[in-house]
Amino acid sequence: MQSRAQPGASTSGRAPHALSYGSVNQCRAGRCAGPRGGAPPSHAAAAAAPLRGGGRCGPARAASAPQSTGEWSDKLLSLTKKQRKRKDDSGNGSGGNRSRGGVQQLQQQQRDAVEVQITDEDLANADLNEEFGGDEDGDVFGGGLDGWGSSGGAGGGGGGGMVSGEKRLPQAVRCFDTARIYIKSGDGGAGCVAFRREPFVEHGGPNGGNGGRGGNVWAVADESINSLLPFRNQAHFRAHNGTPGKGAMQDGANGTDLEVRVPLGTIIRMKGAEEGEAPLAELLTHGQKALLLVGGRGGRGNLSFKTGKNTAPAFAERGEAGREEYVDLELKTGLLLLLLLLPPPPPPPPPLLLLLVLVLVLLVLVLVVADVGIVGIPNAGKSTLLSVLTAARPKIANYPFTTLVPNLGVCEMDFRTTVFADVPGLLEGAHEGHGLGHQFLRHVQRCRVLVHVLDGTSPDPVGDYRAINLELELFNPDIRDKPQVVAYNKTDVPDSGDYWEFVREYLVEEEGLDPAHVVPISAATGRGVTDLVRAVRGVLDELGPAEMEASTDALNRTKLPRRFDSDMRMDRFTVEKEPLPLPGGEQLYYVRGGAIERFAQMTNWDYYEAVKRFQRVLDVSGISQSLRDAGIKEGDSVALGDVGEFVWSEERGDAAVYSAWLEDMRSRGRNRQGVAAWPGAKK
Ligand SMILES: Nc1nc2c(ncn2[C@@H]2O[C@H](COP(=O)(O)OP(=O)(O)OP(=O)(O)O)[C@@H](O)[C@H]2O)c(=O)[nH]1
Ligand SMILES: [Mg+2]
Repeated sequence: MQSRAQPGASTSGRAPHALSYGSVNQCRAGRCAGPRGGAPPSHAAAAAAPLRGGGRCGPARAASAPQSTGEWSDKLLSLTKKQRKRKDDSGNGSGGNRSRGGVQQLQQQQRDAVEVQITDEDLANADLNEEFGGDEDGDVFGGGLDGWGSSGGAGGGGGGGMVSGEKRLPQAVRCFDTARIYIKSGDGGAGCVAFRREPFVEHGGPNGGNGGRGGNVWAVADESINSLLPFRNQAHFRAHNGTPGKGAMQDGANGTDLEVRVPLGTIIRMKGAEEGEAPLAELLTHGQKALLLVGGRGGRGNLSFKTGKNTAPAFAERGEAGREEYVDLELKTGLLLLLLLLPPPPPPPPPLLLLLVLVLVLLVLVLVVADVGIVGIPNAGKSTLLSVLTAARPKIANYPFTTLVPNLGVCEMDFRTTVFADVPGLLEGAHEGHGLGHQFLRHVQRCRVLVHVLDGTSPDPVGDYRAINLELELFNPDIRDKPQVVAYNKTDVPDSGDYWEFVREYLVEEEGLDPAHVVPISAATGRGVTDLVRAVRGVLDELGPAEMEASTDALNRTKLPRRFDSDMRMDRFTVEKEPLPLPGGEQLYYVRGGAIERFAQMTNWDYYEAVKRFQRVLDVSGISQSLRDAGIKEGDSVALGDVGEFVWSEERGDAAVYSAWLEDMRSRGRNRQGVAAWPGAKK
């Protein structure tokens, strides 16, 4: 690096205003006249300045009165007491003395306004949300399906991401045919600033390597997953970050991609997607993949910036931050049934109605995801069988109609999972509404295979079999066509032997069943149950993967986007002026644009040359001119997307920028990097 003269002489004695580089910090310090003394405002900062969320003089800012409470009234009611508390906490920051940038000040104004407008009703709502464990945003709910014992086989409790359209519903209603998860792609690794050092090599030149790319996030359809229940236990997914580059031209390693495994038939949408907006993905076949988030680019090392003019660049980029999103997962069938079954929206729901909704939702959820439906006459031992196959604990008793609502259980055998649903017993005339089972027959339609449980101690097992099948057929011929595996139950009771051979012969010869699909079992002792599951799995395997047709025009991206995306051009930006002035009288301007925001985020403000580069890009891209056209004045703030903000100044000289950069580094407690001496000084 070249040695350079110190700038002291040229800048000493000049007012801080002459500084050509500044930051939010410096600007705020000037205004606050706080710990830094009563220096005049130093927000004569240049266009390029470290983009951070805030500076150092929060109290002074926070004390300023809101400009207009009425302006924000539309946003007020959504803020509960809890929200205010958290936002206040984060606003104060861990340092306890952070000031806010212009955007944050405006947000503070909203909060101040809320302070006076919050009503008892709002507080009561807030309490209600807390009581049900709802997140403030109503997004991710934790907890298990309390009070729904039958789900025991399908996974444990725990915090996870179940979505409920109605955030005030108790946890028990929160579904597992929908889930909201958080995904984040990996950050890119930072580029490295390094120079080749070797004995007898005087000017080794730059050799800092690039950072590695962050991992992408994919969704992958997996036939071994039956429901979105696993997302109760894990709702946050983060891909690996790329590693930083190193000296000697060593590039960092790319972050490993992350695969989120979902059941077949899952539709994935961005949280808050508009009605009619194409989903990100609709995965129908085993192994189908869709790209959800792209990992951040690795930052370039200083070797990449070597040019004929600047043969020893002393700066590097930071890695591009990975993207983070909440996405909604939805199982196709679930939605359909919810629409069918949910009652019309009631007026203010009394507890009874809420309970009814709850039960109906549970019924839907129980069956939409089942592979196998267990049917049979009342008291045949269906629930007993489910309790043996799975970890579900349905009510079992020696009287008909013990089971009033369907039970669900997940059976894991031979490393495969199968979801069984135990439906209330069917009666003759069920299709006309006799008994209970008819209410659930429609759900049996969703099952791919039926296990028909016969009571071996019944006086007429064959008659039972025919009666139930007739009911199924009368309800819907399609159900009758579903493959059946017959479980001849209660074989531990000696009486059951009387009919076994006869029943078997009838089923095989008259009904044409495969002998392997007629299995004698004893649910009470567990005998024959493994054979039954194998038979069921065999049928499922024969059927092959469930064939589903695409119902949406999902994007299903599988290719990584081109690096030079036309939407990511520097000259694609918008400039907008905030109508409300900041408390100090300055104006706030918003600049938005994918490329410029990414550029700002990747700029490493610790390097003077990087700051200069940022300034150049503002000018070359036309952003500076657009801001001038919009009427920007010295000292006004510019917010760059969500990346941060800086204070505007027309001062562009090296001396001003360098001094302001030094000041900023000092205020952040950072050591100077890259340029230890006055830029431009000759060796
Ligand atoms: N001996 C014997 N008893 C059984 C067997 N399986 C079930 N039972 C008994 O049969 C009775 C009914 O069992 P459940 O599992 O409740 O029958 P279900 O078909 O679910 O009955 P509903 O829910 O009323 O339709 C209970 O008393 C069980 O203990 C078995 O394999 N052997
Ligand atoms: Mg039962």
